[in-house]
Amino acid sequence: MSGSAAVPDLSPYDAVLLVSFGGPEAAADVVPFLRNVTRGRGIPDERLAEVGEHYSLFGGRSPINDQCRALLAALSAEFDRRGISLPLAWGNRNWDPYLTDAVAELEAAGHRRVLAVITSAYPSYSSCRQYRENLYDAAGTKITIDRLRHYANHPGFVEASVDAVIEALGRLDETADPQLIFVTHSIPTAMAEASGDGGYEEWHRTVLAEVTRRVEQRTGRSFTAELTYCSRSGPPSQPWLEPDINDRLTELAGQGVTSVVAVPIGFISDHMEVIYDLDTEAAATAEKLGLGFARAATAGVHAAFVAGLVDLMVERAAAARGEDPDRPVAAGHPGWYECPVDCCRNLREPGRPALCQERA
Ligand SMILES: CC1=C(CCC(=O)O)c2cc3nc(cc4[nH]c(cc5[nH]c(cc1n2)c(C)c5CCC(=O)O)c(CCC(=O)O)c4C)C(CCC(=O)O)=C3C
Ligand SMILES: [Fe+2]
Repeated sequence: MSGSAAVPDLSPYDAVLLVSFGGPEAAADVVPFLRNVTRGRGIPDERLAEVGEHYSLFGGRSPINDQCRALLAALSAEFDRRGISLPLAWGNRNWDPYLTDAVAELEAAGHRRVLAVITSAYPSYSSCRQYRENLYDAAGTKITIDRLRHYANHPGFVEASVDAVIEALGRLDETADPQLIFVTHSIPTAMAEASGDGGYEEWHRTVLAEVTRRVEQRTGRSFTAELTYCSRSGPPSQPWLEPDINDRLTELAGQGVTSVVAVPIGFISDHMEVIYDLDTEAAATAEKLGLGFARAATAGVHAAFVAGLVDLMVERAAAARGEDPDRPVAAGHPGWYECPVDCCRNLREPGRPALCQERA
């Protein structure tokens, strides 16, 4: 085809690996999945029983694996569109298909330089290093694995979030004056303080501010926006990031706020935290309070997000070849391809090895 753009160069990589959390797909998977997730993490039994109930409400099937399948299909279509022919593989940390199996298959097929796309967009132990530790465990000695930089502030993710907020606003009463309640996963405050690359909270606040600014620009309206948290776990004695979205909705209703848009910028797809903690629990809180409530979509397979991930792959490959590619951000700074050794520290097992970091 004359005039078509050159095929983007993803060398030195010979495969792309989608790396995700994993989730149960049947009632019988729920307990073994929860055991995988919480092994050695000191989660109280009552909390585990409660989370098991969340899965039961949905027949024991988390949507997360299907969302990974949909993202893989969308990435594959975007590869076809750009003429990229690298294989796309998929492995999870906590459920089948497991990362260890996915990497073993790539190795058996002769792949040696793999680019990981982690389904988590921010720094922190849980959202960055823990994935990199599991990549280390899976990789063995033959395969080298790199990953994309943290991408929550990439234009693709931000644009998808802006569209989602605008769509959600359209579902609320036109006369309402909604507040934007951004939501992410709570983590222990000690984990938040140890998170690198500018920090877990700071990254969320940067994305929140930019999404709000763009929504205001596109709608010509102005909005009050704030950050809240969901999915707290761990023992009550351990401080986690607050406020919880439900507590905050209660306070806001008391102050006369009449409607909110909940914007789950902490997650890239509508997995259990979103469909239970927000669509079920927070929606029920809002209903009880008489608050109008619309939950904005996650990035999912939004075209700008999918194209943005492929742009990030092309950028990462250029950097791996020693070039100095543009590193676009919608706001904030571009983040790291390789984390410093002590970034997003593992506070339980400080010496545990991880990939995608600078050499000590
Ligand atoms: C920051 C963060 C993300 C976002 C980044 C990312 O996406 O990775 C995330 C995602 C997810 N978390 C998930 C599930 C769970 N997380 C748990 C427990 C925990 N999460 C934590 C943090 C995070 N988690 C933390 C600090 C704990 C405490 C225990 C520990 O220190 O490890 C537990 C145990 C029970 C409970 O305590 O809730 C479950 C079942 C699923 C799958 C959902 C599905 O099945 O659809 C997903 C995508
Ligand atoms: Fe979690």
